Amino acid sequence: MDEGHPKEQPAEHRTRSWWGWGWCEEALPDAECAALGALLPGLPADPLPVPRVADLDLPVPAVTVPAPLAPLVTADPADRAAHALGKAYRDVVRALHRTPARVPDLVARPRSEQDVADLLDWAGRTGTAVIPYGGGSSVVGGVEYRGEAHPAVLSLDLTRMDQVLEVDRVSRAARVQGGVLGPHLERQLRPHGLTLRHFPQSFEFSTLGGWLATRAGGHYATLHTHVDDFTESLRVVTPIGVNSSWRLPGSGAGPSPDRLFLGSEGTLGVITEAWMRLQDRPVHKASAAVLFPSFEAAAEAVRVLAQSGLHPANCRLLDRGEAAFSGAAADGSTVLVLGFESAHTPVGGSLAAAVSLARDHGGRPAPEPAGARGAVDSWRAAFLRMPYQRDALARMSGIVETFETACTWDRLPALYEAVRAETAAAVKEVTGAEGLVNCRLTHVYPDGAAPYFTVIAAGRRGAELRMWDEVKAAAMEVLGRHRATVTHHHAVGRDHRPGYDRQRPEPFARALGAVKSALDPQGVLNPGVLLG
Ligand SMILES: Cc1cc2nc3c(=O)[nH]c(=O)nc-3n(C[C@H](O)[C@H](O)[C@H](O)COP(=O)(O)OP(=O)(O)OC[C@H]3O[C@@H](n4cnc5c(N)ncnc54)[C@H](O)[C@@H]3O)c2cc1C
Repeated sequence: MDEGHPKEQPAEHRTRSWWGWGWCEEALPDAECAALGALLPGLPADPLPVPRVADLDLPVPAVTVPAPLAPLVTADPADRAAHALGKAYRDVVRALHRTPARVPDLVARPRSEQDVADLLDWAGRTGTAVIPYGGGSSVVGGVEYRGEAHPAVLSLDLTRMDQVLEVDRVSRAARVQGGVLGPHLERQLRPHGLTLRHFPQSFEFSTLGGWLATRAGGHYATLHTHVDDFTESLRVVTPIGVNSSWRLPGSGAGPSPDRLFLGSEGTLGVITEAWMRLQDRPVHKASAAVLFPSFEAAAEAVRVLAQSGLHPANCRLLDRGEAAFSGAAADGSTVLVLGFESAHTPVGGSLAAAVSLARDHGGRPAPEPAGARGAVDSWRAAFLRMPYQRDALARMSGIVETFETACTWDRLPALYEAVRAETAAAVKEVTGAEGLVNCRLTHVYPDGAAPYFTVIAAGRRGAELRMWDEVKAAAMEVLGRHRATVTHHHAVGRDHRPGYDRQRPEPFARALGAVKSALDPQGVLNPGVLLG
């Protein structure tokens, strides 16, 4: 199995959770929630009940659409509730307490680019806010409406536009509709022997359009870390017309039109199609884990590795807390999970070279697994199960959430120490007890790394959201002070606006505002995200 790439299972007989991660059938039962909660002192003995749509007091939709659009639109309560929130911890908590954000009045499922254009036209005429929606896996408030300015809200669900329309085997690229979910995309590419090989942890429940709109990070830890790297051209429906860029392997013709829409988070247009660069499916794979006595020694090894030209596909560095939590090492070691892959050449030599380099910096290869799971498998299994466990702990009123950033190597040690210390202090102050603040490096570059932090603490029932918001604000303050990005790949959404506003240069902010006014003159596309 690929790192972060869940094994595909048939979707029949399974139901998507409207309030939590993934499939209802995969959620932890009450007894397992309670057992998990018992690991954190001070939590209640029983989980919050699984929320039911029937218990939500949904307002009557504030609008109806004209007859020609009616077949595209639903006001079904379950659909509306499922499209009200993303899948962050704070979304799950709000759903558990039956206090979701403003629920969209309608959910539309266009089947074609013309449908999208017609819906945007109608929204512009009526002032209806439009929230483009792919898999709804946003963890930054990207798919919820906050505010009062718009008389009605439409969630624009793209998942019916889910086809690979064309494959160019010669250039190794494909024209793909934006609403395709990860597994369905890979299923369509497999007969051609090709793969996009972009596997964010949310792969199973997120779409190509969502990845492009948020500049998602995949499982590649080096080189092709973001989906941007696989993007050849884009087709975007904006309120003033379709923006379609040429297919090019590279171009120096002025600022890139694709760069304008990559990361635009549904504020400038709806990504309906993209030509994506593909790869042959890898057949050579090798992985290993290396144990280090300290995070500092391991980070230095990873820096040298990132600058070596070896380009491991996987290069996850788990600090001692993260390694212990995931079961990758129980002895207090820091763990480096390494993986190489290629469609063309054996990779054993590259892995041996990387392990040798790690040894030079104080690492020792983890023992081969004998019957029990090795460090690599343990980490991978924990990685895939984590979102379900997060929901289980949320039901116990635990606080469990992640945030991520990036900075250059020269600043990494100070950033790592400051974030851990100040976030831990905030947890203690807010909850009155110690919590866990663990870290892993998810992506590494020759000039820096992307640390990804996990916070686990005991919350107080009914106050979980306020507690997490205070902890997160403290953590974001440290990032801003260290000039580390407010997000390496989770996007800006509504939650990261303060940090984003601080990070982006003022002339750029004004230019982006002008672009928004030009492309979306009625201001209906995802208001409050990035701008406004
Ligand atoms: C458990 C979990 C694990 C995650 N792991 C990763 C990870 O490994 N890497 C990573 O980068 N992110 C990760 N995320 C965050 C999230 O999955 C990504 O942001 C993802 O790219 C969102 O895709 P989506 O299709 O779900 O988009 P949505 O959540 O539906 O939308 C996200 C944003 O994109 C906009 N949008 C969606 N589709 C379109 C479109 N076609 N045109 C224009 N705008 C659009 C929306 O309006 C919104 O602003 C994770 C989230 C969860 C809950």
